[in-house]
Amino acid sequence: MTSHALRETKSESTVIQINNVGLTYQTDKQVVTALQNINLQIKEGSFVCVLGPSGCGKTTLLRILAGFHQATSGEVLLDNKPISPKPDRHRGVVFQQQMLYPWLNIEDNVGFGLKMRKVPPKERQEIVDHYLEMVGLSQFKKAKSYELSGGMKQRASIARVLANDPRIVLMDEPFGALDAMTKEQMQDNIRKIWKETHKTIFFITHDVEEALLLGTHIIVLSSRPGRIVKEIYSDLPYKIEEGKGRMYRSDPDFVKRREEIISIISS
Ligand SMILES: Nc1ncnc2c1ncn2[C@@H]1O[C@H](COP(=O)(O)OP(=O)(O)OP(=O)(O)O)[C@@H](O)[C@H]1O
Repeated sequence: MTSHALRETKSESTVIQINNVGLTYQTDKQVVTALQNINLQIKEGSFVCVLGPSGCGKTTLLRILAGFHQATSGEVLLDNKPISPKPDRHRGVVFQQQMLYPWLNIEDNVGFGLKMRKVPPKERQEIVDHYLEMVGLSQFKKAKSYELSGGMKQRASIARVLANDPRIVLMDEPFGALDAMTKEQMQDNIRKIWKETHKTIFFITHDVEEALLLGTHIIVLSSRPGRIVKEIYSDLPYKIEEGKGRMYRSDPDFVKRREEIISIISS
């Protein structure tokens, strides 16, 4: 197996720029500083994976990018402009538990955002069919979400987000609730989709191996308050052939990198 040299990702443009971002939650009972001094550049087409101990602020950071939370300090720029304080289609979110509408079939779920934006029916159908094919659900387009497995529901959620053509896809532990085999298939699937669409993905995970198999830019946060303690650039995801992710888990470089990250997270 070829060893994978880690290198700086050479990408031209920055999609998201995070400058000195902090967030403090204030409840009746306590004040919790979840994030402190986060500085980050997310390059166009990169696959960013965020790791860190439980409660370190990973979801909080994603929610700021999505427009669900406002940073209490600093600024976030999308394409060099301050991000909208409200969620919009330019930042598509895939959650751990999929949020499909149970009363709509899969193609109507995938086409929902397009319909809201009044995309004409013919164009809408073409876009929906394209993304259903990409996630391998063409045969299930008339099914309701309760007729699909967990992995299929996640694929439908991914297709729905992609149909809106976002600038960035935000994924909060999207495979965390899946069994090991399905999770591995989904990792192969999302890597393939990322390569085909060239989308920028911001992906939160607890799983160090998952981050190494998917991430071109891996970010490790410290325990609360979350600060960036390590950034790693990798070209491994470009090299992994479809369905071959598993082979890399025992590669000496991979194991070394995994142990380094685990020791940072647990220190
Ligand atoms: N709405 C809220 N109000 C008050 N505190 C909150 C709120 N949401 C999160 N927190 C606190 O902020 C900190 C960061 O939470 P966050 O969910 O972002 O962490 P995380 O890294 O995603 O955690 P996990 O890996 O366990 O999902 C935690 O201590 C959490 O208890």
